[in-house]
Amino acid sequence: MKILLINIKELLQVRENAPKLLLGTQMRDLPTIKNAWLYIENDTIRDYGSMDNCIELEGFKPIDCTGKIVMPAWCDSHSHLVYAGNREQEFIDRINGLSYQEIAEKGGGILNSAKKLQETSEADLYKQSAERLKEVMRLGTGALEIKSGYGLTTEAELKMLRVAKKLNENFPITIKTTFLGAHAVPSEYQNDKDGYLNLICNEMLPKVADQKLAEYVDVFCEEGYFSVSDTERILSEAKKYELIPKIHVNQFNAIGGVAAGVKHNALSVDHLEVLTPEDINALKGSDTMPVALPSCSYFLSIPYTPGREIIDNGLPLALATDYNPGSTPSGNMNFVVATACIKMKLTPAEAINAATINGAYAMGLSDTHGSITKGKKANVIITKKIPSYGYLPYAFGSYLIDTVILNGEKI
Ligand SMILES: N=CN[C@@H](CCC(=O)O)C(=O)O
Ligand SMILES: [Zn+2]
Repeated sequence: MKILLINIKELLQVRENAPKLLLGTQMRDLPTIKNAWLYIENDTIRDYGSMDNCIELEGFKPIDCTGKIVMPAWCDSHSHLVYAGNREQEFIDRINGLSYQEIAEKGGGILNSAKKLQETSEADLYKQSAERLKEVMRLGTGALEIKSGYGLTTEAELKMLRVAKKLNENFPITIKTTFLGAHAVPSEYQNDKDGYLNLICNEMLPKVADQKLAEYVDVFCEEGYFSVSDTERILSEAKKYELIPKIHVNQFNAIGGVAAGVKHNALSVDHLEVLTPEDINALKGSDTMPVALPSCSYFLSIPYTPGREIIDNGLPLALATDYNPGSTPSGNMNFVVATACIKMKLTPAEAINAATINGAYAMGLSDTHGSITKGKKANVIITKKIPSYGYLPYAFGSYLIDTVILNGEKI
């Protein structure tokens, strides 16, 4: 299968030798070619250039992209896309005055989703999740991380990860899986958190590893969930199985989880709505990617991650959706990018870098995703006719995508 895109108004994120990640002022630079072409063969980007030197290929019709921008598909490094049912009632409860924490204390929140998921068959869970996956692909996402964490029993956690793996096999999108058994303490262990930690360490982790269901491990390190020492225990145990940490930290409170993540060589630390100077210092010089989830801040009306400050401190930043039924029932990376510009004061170039190259890094996909580079996966978004790439976050809420190509397939 060959695809040639011609007369592209602007080809974004073109990198001959793509860096693994971008930090600080590097994030301001978004290399582009105006009036460009792009050639795809099977699932791979083969070549690109300016229309002044367009390749000629016999026997098939190129796709004319006059007035349209072409860019790499989004890399969404943090999602909980596999879940059962929804939590619409909690949304209404919050409108009526209850906080996210109060709802959780009453047995709602993550435990509510866990109950629903335990009662849902694997086939039904797959069906519900596949619908959401098709939607995010149409919204331009080409690589996605999916966490467990709504099972909270060994069998239900494994079920979630099997569903995520099956989605990876059946759809032209790259999915990376993360084991998040430590998402909340299930009600059966309400007065015995150590008992649940033992279950995670002695039963869940070995099974996840043995069945090769996840590459990453996550912990919700937060007051009322898992402490820094709980987190360190799980990360140390997970290391024995070569699971790499990608953790939830600093969503509501800064309790030292960022430094713990860095100490355990976390690939990413995610949320960071509450960030201290000590957290910023802990990230400096590390290989850990800070990940902001602005749709979660929008939906819960909590502070936005100080992305401007993170970048101005010379650090990298990635953007992701956090797609889940409780805090972010949206998998729309276009909205994430727009909200990062509008609320976190990232420039469009910084936000696009954060949602492509840096998102790929936060999933261990730097070599294959996140930029227009020869040999990388043919994952691209063709926009509708728009005046410039800054128009994408500017016209937030508009559906500006004409075509999405993933693994060289038009979807
Ligand atoms: N904060 C922890 N986990 C999810 C939300 C969980 C839920 O409310 O279901 C998040 O990343 O926001
Ligand atoms: Zn999350």
